Amino acid sequence: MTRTHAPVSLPVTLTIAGSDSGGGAGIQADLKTIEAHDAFGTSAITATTAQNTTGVKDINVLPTDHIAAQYDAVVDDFDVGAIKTGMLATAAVIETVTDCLAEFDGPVVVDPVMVAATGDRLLSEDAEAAYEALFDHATLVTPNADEAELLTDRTVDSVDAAEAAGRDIVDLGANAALVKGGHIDGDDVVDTLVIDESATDATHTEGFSHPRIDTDATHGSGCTLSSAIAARLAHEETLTEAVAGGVAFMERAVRYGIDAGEGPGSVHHLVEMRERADREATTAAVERIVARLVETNVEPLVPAGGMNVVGATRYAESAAEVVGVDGRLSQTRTGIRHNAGVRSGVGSDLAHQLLAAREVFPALRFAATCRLDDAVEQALDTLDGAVVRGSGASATEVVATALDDADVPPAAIIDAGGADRQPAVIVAAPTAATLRKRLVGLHDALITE
Ligand SMILES: Cc1ncc(CO)c(N)n1
Repeated sequence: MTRTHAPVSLPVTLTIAGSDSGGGAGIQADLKTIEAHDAFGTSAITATTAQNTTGVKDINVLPTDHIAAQYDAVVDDFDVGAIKTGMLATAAVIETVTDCLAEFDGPVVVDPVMVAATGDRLLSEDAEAAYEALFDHATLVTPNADEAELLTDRTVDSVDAAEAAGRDIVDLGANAALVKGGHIDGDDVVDTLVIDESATDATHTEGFSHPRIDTDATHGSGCTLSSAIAARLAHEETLTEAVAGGVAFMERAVRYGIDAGEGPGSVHHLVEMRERADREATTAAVERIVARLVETNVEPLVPAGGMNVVGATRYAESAAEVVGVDGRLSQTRTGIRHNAGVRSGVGSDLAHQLLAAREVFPALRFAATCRLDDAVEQALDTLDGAVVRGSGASATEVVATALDDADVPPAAIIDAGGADRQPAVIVAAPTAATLRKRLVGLHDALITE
């Protein structure tokens, strides 16, 4: 018997870039990012680098005719929806790529890669000038502040200077420039998009601001951003949509970077897909905790308004990414019950409190609310972790104040209560098994008192 073949059609995205043997940047980053955007990734490799998280050890630039042959092989066969360029290594490669792109009429994102995050040069000295001709074919150029300085001969140390540099790059021939703010000081990173409005002979500027993530593990972030934007353009998003979506994608990839190698590590290109994949396992883990609480009949721990249990996926950033009991566990004559299931996005106070705790201790993934009375407060002494106290008008403020000067993830957070909040204690843990043990342990301590 044969089965009907069921192929899908995905927008094709081409990366013209170098290979990073360390996997975090270059074509390795590009292909992962493109595939994470539901596009089909193809590549023309300009150079191979012997590279890891500590630095670039060797660079082998491929012959320009072979680079052009890779390009032709891809565009002759596929309907390429968008192209991005990354490490181009030498002026000769930039010129080859410029010739190739002269024939292409889809969107082109040029990431003018010059220096790796480790500080090693990826573009030969004096090749910067060759970029000018390439910019004529660019829908968008995505320099960081250092690259913008070299391209425009300006000092780029403020948002205003970034905007001026963006205008210069548009004057050089690009349709738009996104001057990234990561290398400009400030608690927030502001990426500045300057778009040529040829109809009015003016430029339009938009800022994309996001909180700075406190890390130097940004290896691959520029490659990831430009590939995300290219894949989104291949999906026919507008430039502004593609930039906003790409910036948000990159921000999450940086926050949940991968701790690999001796150096600062890599960004996590597939983080959104892994977040989705984690929901099922997280739901099952919360269901197992709930089943155990029902079986143990932890009634002395259940608050008057019912008990809530939540679990965050490893990469949870919003209430949609936290699973919890839909409704609460409440006390009945025959034990504790819940009459709805466990699902993601319940958006309870506890879900928001867990997210607030994860801002400080991202390893915390599971939490439950318990009744706060003298007996429970005494039983907290038996917990295997720190007990902290918070106060504030809102549920999340309580968590933020409680964790203000904590240096380890606490086992419990005491909330003295507020205007419309009962006093409660939040028991938290990095794993479902630890939360279950802590809750059952508290219950055992209460009934054996
Ligand atoms: C191959 C390659 N391309 C780009 C970068 C920039 O991060 C890098 N480190 N390596």
